[in-house]
Amino acid sequence: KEAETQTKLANVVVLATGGTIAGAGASAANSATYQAAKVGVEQLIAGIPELSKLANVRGEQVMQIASESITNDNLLQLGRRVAELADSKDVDGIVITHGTDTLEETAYFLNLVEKTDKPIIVVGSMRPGTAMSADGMLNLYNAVAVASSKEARGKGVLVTMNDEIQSGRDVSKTINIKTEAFKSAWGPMGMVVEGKSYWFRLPAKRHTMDSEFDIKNIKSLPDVEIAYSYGNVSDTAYKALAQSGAKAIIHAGTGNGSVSSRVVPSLQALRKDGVQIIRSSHVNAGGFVLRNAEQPDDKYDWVVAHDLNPQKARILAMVALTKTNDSKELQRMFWEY
Ligand SMILES: NC(=O)C[C@H](N)C(=O)O
Repeated sequence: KEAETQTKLANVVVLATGGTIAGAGASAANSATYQAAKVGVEQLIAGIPELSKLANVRGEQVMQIASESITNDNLLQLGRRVAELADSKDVDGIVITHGTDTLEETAYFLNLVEKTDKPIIVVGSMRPGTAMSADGMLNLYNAVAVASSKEARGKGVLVTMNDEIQSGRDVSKTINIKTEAFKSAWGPMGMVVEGKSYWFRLPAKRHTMDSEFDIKNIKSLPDVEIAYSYGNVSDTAYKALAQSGAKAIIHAGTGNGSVSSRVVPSLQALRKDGVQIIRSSHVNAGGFVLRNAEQPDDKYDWVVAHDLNPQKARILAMVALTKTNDSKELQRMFWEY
C-alpha cells in the first residue's frame, strides 16, 4: 500500500542555490543578522518531514551562495540543470531554493528560457531557519506543494512566498525586513494554503513553452548594465559602462523612465556608437514606461522596458541580445515578454 502511494506522488527535485532560506544565525533572536548559504539541501528537506506526504522529494546542491553574488555563469549553470531535469521522464516538478535579493531576476530568466510546461517554482525566505518565526519552512513546503500539482503546469515560472503564488515575471522584492516582501504590481496569481493551491489569474505574457528563447541555444550572456537616475545625475556612469563594453545600458530612470537633460546628449551619442539604450523606471510600486512619452524614443532609436523594473529589464535584454541587435526587434520582445 505504501509503495502504491509512493508511485502515485509526483517526483519533485529541489535544486538548492543558497540564500537566507539556507541561512543560520547565532541566536533565535537574530532575524536580520546571520550568514546566508550555510545549510545544505539534505538538511533543508529533512527539516520538513511533511514534504513526504506531498511528493517524492530529492535534493541537489547546485551552488551555495548568497543571491547578491549570483553571476551570469551561475544563471546559465542553473538554467541548464533545470532544462535537463525538465526533460527527464521521472521528474514532474522542480523547486529552486534561492536568496531573495536576486530571486526575481532568476525567476524571470528561467521563465524566458526553459522550454517546459512542468512546474518550476523559485522560493526563498526572509528569515534564516534559526530565527523565531522563520518563514523558509512553510515557503518551501508551499513550493513543493505547487510543484507537485497538475494545475501549476504551463503557468510559467512561479514564486511561492508568504502563502502567495506569484508570477516569476511580475514579482519583485519590495522590502527587506518583512516576510511580506514579494509583490507584483498586477497581483498574485493564486494562494497556497495547507498544501493546496487556489488559482485566480493567468499570465498574459509569453513564457516557457511559448517563448522564442531556449537555454539550450544560449552559450553565453552579453554584458548589460544598469545606470541609476536621480536629481543632479551626471553622464559619468553611462559613459563608463559603455566604455567597459556594455552592449546595452538599462536606464533606471526616475518617474516614467524620464532622462535628465544633462544625460540625454550622451545617451544619443552612445546609441549612435551601437549601444542599446533601454528606458525603465525605478519607482517603488512598479513602473510603466511608454514609448515616446517624455522622450522621443523613435527619433533616438531607444527601447522602453514598459513595466519591467531595471533588474528584470537587464535579464530580458541579455536574453534578447543573444538573438538580435535590432532595436525594433528588442522593442517587440519588451512588449511580448
Ligand atoms: N533573504 C535573503 O535571501 C537575502 C540574502 N542576501 C540573499 O539574497 O541570499
